[in-house]
Amino acid sequence: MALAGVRVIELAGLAPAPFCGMILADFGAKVIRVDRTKGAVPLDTQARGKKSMAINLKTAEGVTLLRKLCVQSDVVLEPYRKGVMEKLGLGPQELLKENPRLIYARLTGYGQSGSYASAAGHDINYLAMSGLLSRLGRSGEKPYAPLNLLADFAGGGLTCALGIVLALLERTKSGKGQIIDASMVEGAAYVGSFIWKSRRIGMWDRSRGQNMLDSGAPFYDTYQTSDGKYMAVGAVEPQFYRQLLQGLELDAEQLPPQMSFSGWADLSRIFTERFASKTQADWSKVFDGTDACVTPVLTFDQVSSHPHNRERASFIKDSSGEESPRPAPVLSLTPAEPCLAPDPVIGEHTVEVLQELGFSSAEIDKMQAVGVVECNVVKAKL
Ligand SMILES: CCCCCCCCCCCC[C@H](C)C(=O)SCCNC(=O)CCNC(=O)[C@H](O)C(C)(C)COP(=O)(O)OP(=O)(O)OC[C@H]1O[C@@H](n2cnc3c(N)ncnc32)[C@H](O)[C@@H]1OP(=O)(O)O
Repeated sequence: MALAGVRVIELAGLAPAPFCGMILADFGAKVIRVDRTKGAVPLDTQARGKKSMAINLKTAEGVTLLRKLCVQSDVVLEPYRKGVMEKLGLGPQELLKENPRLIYARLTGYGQSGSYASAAGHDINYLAMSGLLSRLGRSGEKPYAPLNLLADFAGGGLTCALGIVLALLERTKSGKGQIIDASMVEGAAYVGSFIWKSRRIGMWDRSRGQNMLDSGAPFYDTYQTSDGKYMAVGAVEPQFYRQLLQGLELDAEQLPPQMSFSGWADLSRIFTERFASKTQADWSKVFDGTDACVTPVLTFDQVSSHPHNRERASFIKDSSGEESPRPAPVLSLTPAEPCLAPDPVIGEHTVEVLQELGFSSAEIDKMQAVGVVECNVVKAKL
């Protein structure tokens, strides 16, 4: 796999850093997640392929141990509030002094500088600060955050993974590591570059929810079908729009022009009525194989059995039968090989990692006895 041989220390976080770590693990990196001790609650639902080591960082020995682990690795991924790692004496300056090849990724909401740098926050706050949230939502309604996808995952975990891969690539030339300051505000804003840069062509001149791609246009929206399901319509270009009308059995001559704002409310009403006349399966039959850009809105239950997704094996099942998306993109030479074994329990690999670091069984027992580390065994892997 592309990242084979890369060792990553992921400090346990909430959602974005775990996603970043999972991407790296899916593509072959050895990712060791450092968890808390004392019966920490396992919150990482994106732990595929990772190892878990539980260290108490409120002990000096625990900090020394983490330092040792970090300086012997390629990447450190930390999701804490600004200054937390420095307080532990594990800031990037210190660690890079010991290991100049280290890539030190800091994944935060507001970045390492600026007056909000130390403030708590979540996806919705970062999205708000990026400007994007102000553009999301239907006409006349308040802004709407589309789950926590944009800041946490697109602008956060995924962008940070890109930064790490870029730094790894660069290191092959300079031999040097570097610090990655991944701010979810900036990552989300960057993901939204199209919105920023297409303002000059008038794409966003109208208010929220009244433009072509923000649910303002009738040809770029969802419609309910007679069985309470939905179809998604994305018939933007005139040649594809014509096919939409054909499928709906509508005569263009009898309708307002596609691109006239004043006709959009009428068109939307007509499309709504039409879509309500057949089931999702019926409409799928009508539009499958055409260029009308109309697809069923699949639920999680439907998605893997849809013929297209099934043919590409786009979804995988792990050994417990849990379904999830296959890592993307697909690399022809070194594709990801996602681990299908159950996620690690907290501290499952503490002993294994300590042994790799050269600690003896007696030393490991002692560290466990005084609460520096926690070693847990999986109870039921039957
Ligand atoms: C009952 C319900 C519980 C909730 C269930 C949650 C289920 C999951 C849901 C996911 C929701 C996802 C939401 C929508 C998100 O947006 S997640 C993104 C959140 N934001 C970020 O990640 C940005 C960067 N991080 C942060 O800003 C902050 O970490 C935070 C998220 C606001 C949390 O702040 P806070 O809890 O005060 O922690 P921090 O200031 O980062 O300090 C962490 C402290 O923990 C300590 N720590 C760490 N590891 C260990 C360890 N192994 N052993 C002992 N201690 C440990 C650190 O040393 C630090 O301690 P201290 O410096 O405070 O004394």
